[in-house]
Amino acid sequence: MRIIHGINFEPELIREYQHVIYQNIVKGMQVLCDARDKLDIPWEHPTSQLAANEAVTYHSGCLLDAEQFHQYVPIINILWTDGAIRKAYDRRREFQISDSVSYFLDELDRISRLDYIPTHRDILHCRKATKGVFEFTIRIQNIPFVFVDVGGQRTQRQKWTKCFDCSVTSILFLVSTSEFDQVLAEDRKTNRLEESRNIFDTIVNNTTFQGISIILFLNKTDLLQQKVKNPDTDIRWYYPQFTGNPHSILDVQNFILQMFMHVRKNTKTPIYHHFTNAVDTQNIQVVFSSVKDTILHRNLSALMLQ
Ligand SMILES: Nc1nc2c(ncn2[C@@H]2O[C@H](COP(=O)(O)OP(=O)(O)OP(=O)(O)O)[C@@H](O)[C@H]2O)c(=O)[nH]1
Ligand SMILES: [Mg+2]
Repeated sequence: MRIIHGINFEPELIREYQHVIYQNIVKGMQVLCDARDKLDIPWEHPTSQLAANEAVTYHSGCLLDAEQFHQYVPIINILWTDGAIRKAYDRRREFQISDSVSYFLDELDRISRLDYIPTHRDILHCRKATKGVFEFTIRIQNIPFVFVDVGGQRTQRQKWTKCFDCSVTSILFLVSTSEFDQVLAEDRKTNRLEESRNIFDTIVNNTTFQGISIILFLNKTDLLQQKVKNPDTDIRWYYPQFTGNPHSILDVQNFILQMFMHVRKNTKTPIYHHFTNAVDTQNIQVVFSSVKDTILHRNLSALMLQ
């Protein structure tokens, strides 16, 4: 067992993440090669096409062991240094690619070492979609609270209903705030933030959840910050009703917060909110400590009755 930042990771779990990271990298590069092609971006170095031909041989969805991954490393190095792939990456809102691809590609030298073991930070950056329903227990002041993680993709949502029983005390709802200019992978046309707001609407206004504390995480603050600074995008192109400064993170965050708050039909339903960066452990430590207080506080009376 290896303890990273107080979290215990079994060696098998670390190995599993290692394979997911290898997959994230090779798949990410394959997506970038495909996007470069479709966006008609000319190679900076025409010989990079040979490397791209190799990259597309990867069968998307396959996990890779270290040996298989190492065969791809030289071509990924060639491709990530070609300006055409960088240009495609800069246009990533136009296609579907994981947010963490550049993090892993920038770390390629370290990750491709033979003695590589994923760090806590690497694991946080992994893209591994939740398929199914996962439960884990966290003790808050020695009271065990069961956390249930469900997948957010459309195909996963029918599984949510079986988690909603009378023992639910809180709903933690995560929004990717940086996705205001992106469309869903599922239909390639619905705005991602709109989809998220519609789901939030059905949850907040569902009578089953009356009295349950709803905690809204306005996540991916770091990526939102980058976007707000970028002159190639502007929240007003997607939300013309935005009246603030489109290059002010505070204005954009507040606008998104109000968008979600306004769906609530009963204004007495409390919604707690936090602006978060899930890959920043310091931020999450502060947020989680506050969330723990909320959960405890809101459930104290019910717990006293037991
Ligand atoms: N930079 C950055 N990346 C993030 C943040 N939160 C999540 N990610 C990355 O976004 C990707 C998706 O994260 P997941 O945890 O798989 O998202 P999810 O909502 O559980 O997705 P599903 O399981 O499909 O519902 C991963 O690569 C994460 O590392 C964030 O605040 N900042
Ligand atoms: Mg998940």
